[in-house]
Amino acid sequence: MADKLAEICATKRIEVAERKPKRLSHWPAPSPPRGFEAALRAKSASGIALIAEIKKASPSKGLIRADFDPAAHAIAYQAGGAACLSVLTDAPYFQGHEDYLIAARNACDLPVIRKDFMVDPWQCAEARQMGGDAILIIVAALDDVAMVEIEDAAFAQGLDVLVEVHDEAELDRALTHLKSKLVGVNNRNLKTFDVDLATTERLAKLVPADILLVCESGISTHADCQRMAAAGVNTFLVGESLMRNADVQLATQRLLTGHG
Ligand SMILES: O=C(O)c1ccccc1NCC(=O)[C@H](O)[C@H](O)COP(=O)(O)O
Repeated sequence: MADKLAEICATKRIEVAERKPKRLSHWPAPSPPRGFEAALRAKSASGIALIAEIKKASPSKGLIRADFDPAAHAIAYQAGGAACLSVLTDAPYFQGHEDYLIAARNACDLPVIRKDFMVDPWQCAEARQMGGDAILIIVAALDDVAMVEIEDAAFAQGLDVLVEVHDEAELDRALTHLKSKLVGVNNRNLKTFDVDLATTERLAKLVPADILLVCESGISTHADCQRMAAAGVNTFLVGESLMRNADVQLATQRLLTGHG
């Protein structure tokens, strides 16, 4: 299979070059950041901390949610017990939009990560103007210099940074070059789309104690959460399995508690 991540990032670079000259100055000031990492740390101290993802479609699965309503999903996720939201803003591959982030964040009190492919530090200012509280850095998508520049730009905007890795080499690069203490292990290989929860179990052993580790992708049941908890991980980023459920609030409660 062709390298999908490389293709997505190449498309993103063209999109960013087109967007840059057209925006920023006329945007109203967003409300202050809500503290994405702090919300996760607070919840994970006493149980499961969930980043619930608002995800309409994906390259691997196509359309996931036909009756897509970001504000309603945000309300349901908060009522179901999520600590934070993730909102996809990439349009070409995920049918996302910045308006979805704005609508979701306005509908609830939860901190929100702008889930997109960050290839340029400028996207951090853009993320904050949308109201984002955090951004994602995908280590596999960037060289060392670029990821440091994007992290610095994010911190300068008051954003938290979720650093995403998929293997030992990426984890080593993240721990060597980046300052963020929020690291996600993506169980999905973004080049092949294969998903394997054993990825988190393997890498969790290598993560220092001061890092808050997030298990990303492929979580669909409370039993999956319990399996990861046995590896010392109780913070999760979950999209598809919740978004496919007609009752998003109930699905969130079930994932977190095992009943409901
Ligand atoms: O989800 C995809 O198909 C995908 C393809 C290429 C790059 C990124 C992709 N997903 C981003 C994510 O990592 C997930 O949206 C997130 O971790 C939630 O995963 P899931 O619970 O499996 O929807």
